[in-house]
Amino acid sequence: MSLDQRVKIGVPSKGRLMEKTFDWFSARGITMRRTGAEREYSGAVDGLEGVDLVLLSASEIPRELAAGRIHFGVTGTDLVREKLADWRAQLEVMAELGFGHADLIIAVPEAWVDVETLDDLDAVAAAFRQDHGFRLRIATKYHRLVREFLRANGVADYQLVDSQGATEGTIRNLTAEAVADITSTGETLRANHLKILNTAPVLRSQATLYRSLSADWSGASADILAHLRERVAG
Ligand SMILES: Nc1ncnc2c1ncn2[C@@H]1O[C@H](COP(=O)(O)OP(=O)(O)OP(=O)(O)O)[C@@H](O)[C@H]1O
Ligand SMILES: O=P(O)(O)OC[C@H]1O[C@H](OP(=O)(O)OP(=O)(O)O)[C@H](O)[C@@H]1O
Repeated sequence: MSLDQRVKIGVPSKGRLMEKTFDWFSARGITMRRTGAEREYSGAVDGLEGVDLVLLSASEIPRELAAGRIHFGVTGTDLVREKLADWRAQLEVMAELGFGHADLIIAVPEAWVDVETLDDLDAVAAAFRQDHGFRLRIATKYHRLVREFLRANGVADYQLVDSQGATEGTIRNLTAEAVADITSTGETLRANHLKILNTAPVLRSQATLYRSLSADWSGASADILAHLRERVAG
């Protein structure tokens, strides 16, 4: 590691994940704060010498970790598993942070009274194709996770349509028949007259502190890692 190279920690740049991440580190004697103007994405770390705070979109943190451009990163389990095919070879879990809990689920319209399980979904999907000449559409941004889950559960007669936000609205907008999305309180599903299939979730997610296995860990950064491990354990 060159003398001027510093260890970088990536944290979500806004919202509940950022606030709670700051609180989590603060409880361990490490103070993170945004610096500059309100909308400026710059930050600082006190209490851990040689570390820079990088504020990033939560969904970009997995890629930055995998590329080794940041040494540590906080983001949701869901985003890491969706974005990185072989995440275990690229990242180490340093700590599960105990907030940002959300389940990735599959939901269908409440009005589909006969559809409660994945088997029911499979049956409806086959019938849908017969009736409509195209496959039942499931809107999601979690393509990899949903595809793997449905394959493992024997559901085949569907297509994924991409939705990067407001996914629960796609059914009302007639661009999908079902959705696969994150839920925590269930309010968004209820408000859109959707019900969760009666099966285990595709994934249970929470905010997690990861370490990049490909970042530069030579020189001073090895000491910083040891120091952070102590704080995390404490
Ligand atoms: N309602 C929720 N309750 C708890 N956690 C949630 C909820 N919605 C999303 N999350 C979690 O928050 C994390 C970030 O999601 P979000 O969609 O805000 O990120 P993002 O798409 O990177 O945001 P942006 O690109 O707008 O900066 C994910 O890990 C997700 O599981
Ligand atoms: O179960 P609930 O507590 O209602 O939360 C679920 C909602 O939260 C997330 O959306 P977010 O607010 O991040 O916006 P998005 O639709 O743009 O992803 C998620 O995509 C759901 O829409």
